Amino acid sequence: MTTPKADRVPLIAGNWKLNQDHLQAIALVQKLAWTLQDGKHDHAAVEVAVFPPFTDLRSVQTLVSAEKFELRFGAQDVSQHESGAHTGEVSASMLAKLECAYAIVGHSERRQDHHETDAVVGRKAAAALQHGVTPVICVGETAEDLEQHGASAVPVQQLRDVLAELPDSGEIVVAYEPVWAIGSGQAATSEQAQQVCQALRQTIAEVRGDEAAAATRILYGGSVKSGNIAGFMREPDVDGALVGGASLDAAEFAAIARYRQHVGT
Ligand SMILES: O=C[C@H](O)COP(=O)(O)O
Repeated sequence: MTTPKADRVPLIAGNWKLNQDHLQAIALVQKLAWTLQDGKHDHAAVEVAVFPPFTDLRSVQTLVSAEKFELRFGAQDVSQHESGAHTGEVSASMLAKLECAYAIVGHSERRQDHHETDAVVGRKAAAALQHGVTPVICVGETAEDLEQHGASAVPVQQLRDVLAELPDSGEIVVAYEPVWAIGSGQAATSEQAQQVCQALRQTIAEVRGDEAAAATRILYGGSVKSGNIAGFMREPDVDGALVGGASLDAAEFAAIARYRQHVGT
């Protein structure tokens, strides 16, 4: 099923991963906001968000609010728990208090490093939703999965299992990130991304209904750069990008966000 993308505001999201202390974060956000401003970035047409480490969030919030930057931000993870004896965890209500619009859940690096299952990822997404923080639900296949099952099977099943933990309504964002494309310089082709994003949208339609599927933004992530973003954004089911390495360079990330200007899409 392919639904018109005109009503979905594209989202260009920068996941900084384990990079940038809070002082570096201030400098990077300032540079990004000024670069977007100089390039007359239309924030209503393309939303831009950054995902700094937890320790930077308060600084980023203060800066964005003081300077009235049209930049949104979120966390790279969120606890499935509300409060209590969970050392090292950060709750959704804490993120909501810091005006985080988003929380990434289920990034493949967390699935791998912290053995997060789809059920855990789903509970994290549910906790975020409960506090008005939009979860960015990451799914994606490894190179072995791709070889054994093709591109769509694993991400579709991951999404199905995560959605099973969620209430029927509430905004979500889905990010399709083939693990083999992350940080490898080997992005998926735009056709591959479209094929999987379309299957993910179909899954959302089956679980949450057609209206929700048509409204949900689905991002592609994995070696996105200013040179390849336009191809992805031309696809009918790709509504933006989750960018890792290239989001640490303000000029490059701004160029990704301004994909419309340099290619006229
Ligand atoms: O969350 C972002 C992705 O893991 C993509 O990272 P990358 O752009 O460095 O390949």
